[in-house]
Amino acid sequence: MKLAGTLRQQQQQQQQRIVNAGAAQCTINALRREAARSSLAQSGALVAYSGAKTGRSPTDKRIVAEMPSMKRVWWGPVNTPLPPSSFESALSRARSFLSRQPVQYFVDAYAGADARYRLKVRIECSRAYHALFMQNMLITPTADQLATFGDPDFTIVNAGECPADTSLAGVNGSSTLIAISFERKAAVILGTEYAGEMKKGVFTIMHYLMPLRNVLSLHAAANEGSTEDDVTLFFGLSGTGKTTLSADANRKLIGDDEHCWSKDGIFNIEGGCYAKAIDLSAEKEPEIYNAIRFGAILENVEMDPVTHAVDFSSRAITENTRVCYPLDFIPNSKSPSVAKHPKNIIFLTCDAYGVLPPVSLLSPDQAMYHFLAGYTSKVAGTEQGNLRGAPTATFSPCFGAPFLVHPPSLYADLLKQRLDERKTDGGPGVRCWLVNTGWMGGPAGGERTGKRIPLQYSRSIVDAIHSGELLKTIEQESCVTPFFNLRIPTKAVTGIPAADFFDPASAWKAEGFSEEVYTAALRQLLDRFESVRKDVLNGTVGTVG
Ligand SMILES: Nc1ncnc2c1ncn2[C@@H]1O[C@H](COP(=O)(O)OP(=O)(O)O)[C@@H](O)[C@H]1O
Ligand SMILES: C=C(OP(=O)(O)O)C(=O)O
Ligand SMILES: [Mn+2]
Repeated sequence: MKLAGTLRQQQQQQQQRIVNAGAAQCTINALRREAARSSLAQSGALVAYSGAKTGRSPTDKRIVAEMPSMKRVWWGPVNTPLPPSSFESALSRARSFLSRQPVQYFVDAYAGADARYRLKVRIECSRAYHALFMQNMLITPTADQLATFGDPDFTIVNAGECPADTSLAGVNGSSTLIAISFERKAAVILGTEYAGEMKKGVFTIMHYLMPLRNVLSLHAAANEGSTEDDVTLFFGLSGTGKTTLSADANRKLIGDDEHCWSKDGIFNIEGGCYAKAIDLSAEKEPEIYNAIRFGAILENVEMDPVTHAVDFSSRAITENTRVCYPLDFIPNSKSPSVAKHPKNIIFLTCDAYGVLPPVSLLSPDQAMYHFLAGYTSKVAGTEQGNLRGAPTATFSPCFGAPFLVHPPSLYADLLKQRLDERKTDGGPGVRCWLVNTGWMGGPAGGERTGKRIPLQYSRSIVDAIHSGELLKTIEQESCVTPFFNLRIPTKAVTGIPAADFFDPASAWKAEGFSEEVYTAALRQLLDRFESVRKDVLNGTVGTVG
């Protein structure tokens, strides 16, 4: 007993504990100490492999059932309770694992660019890539801020290399566990090394805390034009184009994924971006491509073993290949990433039915309807359990169901409040747009498919929203689509080949589908919306993920 204790003591003494290591130390340590699971890309970015899990594990996420937070949580399809005793046991297991590793990393940084609302977050982990990931993704404190950082407001203990205890009450026999305790102000990750769990864990925590302070948390990207009041929010579930469309050479990037909207304006929760890298090219997405350099992390990509050139088209490891970089790797990013109220809100939907128009202007009621329904599709890869294949239609309230903690109606009420505040300010109010970045001229799956709307055209639509051309066009020449009553332009705008591009019926016809087939698909989607509306009313809406 005594000997074992001494050995453990020695081992612990030998452990290196590194706080806020920085990109160089993390990259070097990953290459030296995790050589089998790390490498260096030709561009200088750290290449890291997350092992068996290459996407989020939504069914393994747990919220600790404890007072008083449990009274507020939206228990149901997304949030599953975990007994406090299981949480304590998982936390000890994770900390004990970390204490036995040769190096333990600590990252102290902020979530929330607005100092009034920011959260001091501490990450404890044993993989250098996880430490670098969160240094990139959180907001780095200055040396002065670090000196007075003190105790964190929330701690995330990531022992992802260590499996969870499958016999724990409340974990359902799974060796993966992502558990959050709002009372202990801690989260534990076991049995998954996918780095996205940490950033979405922080997002979940903010989704709990911010609405309690009358601040709306949003699954949205944001950017700003040449004047400060030209701010756009891009809402959307994974893979709908938040990161891609918000990186725009003509606008300042505020953030690509997680924001908050207070009574004074918007702010980014994060300090970095986490872009999808599948089929990435310098031509189509130059800003993101050029961010792949020393300090960035490429996750789960395949490389040429000799040249270390990345094959962005390879799906050998996963569809969900990623690149993570600090916000300032994008030229023109805004720091601090705080901005005024949005002028435009874009709901990005990746329509797998292929029946929604490429763009429509929503009335305030339609905007609320679409926000609560969150119709989109899940693209393969981002979540375990949906790793391959065609996108599938889903309804994800607030375009971010996997991260909601309170009931969806609470976020919807806050959105309504923010939108109403803009109107009573005497301004024109916020324009809300529904932009389909998914399929057109036919469905995504099945025997005969349509095609995904070319990125170039989605960019032209976004440009026309920003220049005001689209609004002007719609005010002059527009019509309303059947069933969904969506207002679409009947005249082309800059970058769009012809007016009928905006009309889904024309697109189906051009692909050789009969009007009946198109109408049937449209009706089927409307029926799904209607049944979701009932679910929204009785609080059961939202699938896991
Ligand atoms: N019309 C389109 N609009 C936006 N993205 C598109 C479009 N067509 C293809 N894509 C691809 O879809 C992916 C969108 O992913 P991303 O921007 O990372 O989504 P999100 O940030 O919302 O998860 C990118 O790989 C992009 O190249
Ligand atoms: C990282 C994720 O999201 P996004 O694709 O929206 O960046 C995710 O959902 O795990
Ligand atoms: Mn993204």
